[in-house]
Amino acid sequence: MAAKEPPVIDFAPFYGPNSPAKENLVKEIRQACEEFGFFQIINHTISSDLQDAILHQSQKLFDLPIEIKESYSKDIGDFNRGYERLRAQNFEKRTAGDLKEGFYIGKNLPLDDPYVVARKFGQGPNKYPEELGTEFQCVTEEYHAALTTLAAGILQILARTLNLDENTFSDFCEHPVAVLRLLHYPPQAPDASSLERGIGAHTDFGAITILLQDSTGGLQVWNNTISTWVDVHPIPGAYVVNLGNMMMRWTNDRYLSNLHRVINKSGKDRFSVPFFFSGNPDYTIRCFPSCETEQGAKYPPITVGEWMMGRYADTYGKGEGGIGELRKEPHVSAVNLKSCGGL
Ligand SMILES: O=C(O)CCC(=O)C(=O)O
Ligand SMILES: [Fe+2]
Repeated sequence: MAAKEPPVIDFAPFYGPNSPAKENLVKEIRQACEEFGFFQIINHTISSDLQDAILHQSQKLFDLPIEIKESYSKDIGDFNRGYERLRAQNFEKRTAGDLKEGFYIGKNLPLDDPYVVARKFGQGPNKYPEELGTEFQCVTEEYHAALTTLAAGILQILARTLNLDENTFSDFCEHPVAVLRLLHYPPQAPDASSLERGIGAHTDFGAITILLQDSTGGLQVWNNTISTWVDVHPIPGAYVVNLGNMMMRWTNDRYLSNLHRVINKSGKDRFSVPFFFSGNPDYTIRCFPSCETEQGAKYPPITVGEWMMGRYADTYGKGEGGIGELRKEPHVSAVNLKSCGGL
């Protein structure tokens, strides 16, 4: 019998030597990947000070007047960096758009970086609102670096869940495309339509997403076993980890990249910070031989770059920018399902 909600998993054994506790961690994560594609981890090494600092910077950013935020719009310039206005996305296409605003931050690459010169996948310099002083840049850079390390660690464990060498993903983790998305969800109006969404149902299209959420609540994931939405309850300090579409390609759909959404009925502002880890643009994602069936692999090999560009093009109708993958799901079949990630 599957658990109703994604499990909360103690990540501490990852940092120690091989042990029964570490084997148990691998087992718990394997089960979560098969049942939900979602789990929460506690006892990782990201400090609560750094988590508080990123949420604090995010609040300060979204508190800025709209004209200032718009002056850092992600639509200005060649790179998918900066401010995305309220209701800019509309995953389910049933309302005026999702009730959230966001801000994209990647690794701050200078214009003469080889990847930037080759115009690969929208990577480039970040936008740092001068109204927030140097602290915004310092905190977001430190957080981005810390989460890049955590992502590599989670991928080591994921490799072990598939009985693969724990360094299986190390080439994938070199010079990765990895993007932070600061998100602010205003409270929905008490008389809002039942179709109002903070973010409509979608899947993420990278490898893994590592999400920090404040204590407000509102994130839900689809439980395939009992065909219903279940809450992903906020746990102080924890990270919600979810698998993106790339993981389904690697594992031939053995692992789920699951539907999720946010509905903010709390009456309060909600802040969250997803970190989308999509890996090295030149890396080729191909089904692991051990995951092939008699029919072979469902998905042909594809490079990270090609995959990402395709997904962004689906969403924004051009080769750079946002979001997009269709996947059928019975409960919301009328919904224009898409996927979400960072470039
Ligand atoms: O804010 C959240 O809890 C989820 C955000 C999300 O799913 C996304 O940005 O892809
Ligand atoms: Fe998402």
